[in-house]
Amino acid sequence: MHPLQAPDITQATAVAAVDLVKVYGTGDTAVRALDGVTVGFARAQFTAIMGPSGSGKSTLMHCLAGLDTATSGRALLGGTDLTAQSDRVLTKVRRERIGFVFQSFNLLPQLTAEQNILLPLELAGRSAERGLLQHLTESLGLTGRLTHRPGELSGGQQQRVAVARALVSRPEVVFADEPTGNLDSRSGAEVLTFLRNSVRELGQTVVMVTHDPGAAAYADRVVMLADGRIAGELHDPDHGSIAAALQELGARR
Ligand SMILES: Nc1ncnc2c1ncn2[C@@H]1O[C@H](COP(=O)(O)OP(=O)(O)OP(=O)(O)O)[C@@H](O)[C@H]1O
Repeated sequence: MHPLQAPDITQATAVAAVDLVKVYGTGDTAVRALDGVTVGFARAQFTAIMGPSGSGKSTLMHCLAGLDTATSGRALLGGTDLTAQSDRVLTKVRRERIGFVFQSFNLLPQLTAEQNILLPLELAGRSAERGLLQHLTESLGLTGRLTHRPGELSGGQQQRVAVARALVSRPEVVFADEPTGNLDSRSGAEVLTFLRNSVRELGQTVVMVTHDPGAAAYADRVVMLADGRIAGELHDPDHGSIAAALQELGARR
């Protein structure tokens, strides 16, 4: 595992944390979930964030996505420091500049697949880029499913709808939180392959939190967290190098 280089924050950086600290609670019960994290995520790259349970993966993602506020430091999305924004601005940033894929799909049950996919764009008062909705639905194998409601779809299909929803607005970054956690291995592989292709073919930036070395092996880079700090990174990882790095982290603790 390589030590992480301090990031040069340039035009090529989609999102970055700079000396990010997050403390939950106060006094004796305070938990330092992030303890000075500095890391950059390059545009058009697929990065996985890994680390032991409680190492701060979700907290980092939530701070970078404007879902949680940091205690100190900066969370930068493009040129915007999210830590300096009001709730109203953060809501707009999440809606217009970020795509989300959650473990539990988070589709609205009363809307069809197509309505779910287009909802964030509608809320932002925008329409889909020409041809993109068709490209996404075709490549995700959803063409015959667009009029179905989530209850009429399998878990894999629901997650593919969620992926289309995250990508259709061409966000600056897609954050995926354990996107394959509720899927069988075949459906999980389909979702991961598609995310990887979206990076290669559409230039999408994807940051994914996962516990699964097999899922992380689809990424271009793996960033390891331990005890709220960056513990190292891997480039062009495979299952074996990721498993070895996790084992090394476990042995260090
Ligand atoms: N809302 C909260 N209130 C208090 N403590 C919290 C809160 N959220 C997270 N924590 C604590 O912060 C630390 C980091 O949690 P976080 O969920 O970011 O870790 P994680 O690496 O995503 O864990 P897991 O892999 O188990 O999901 C943990 O000690 C956790 O208990």
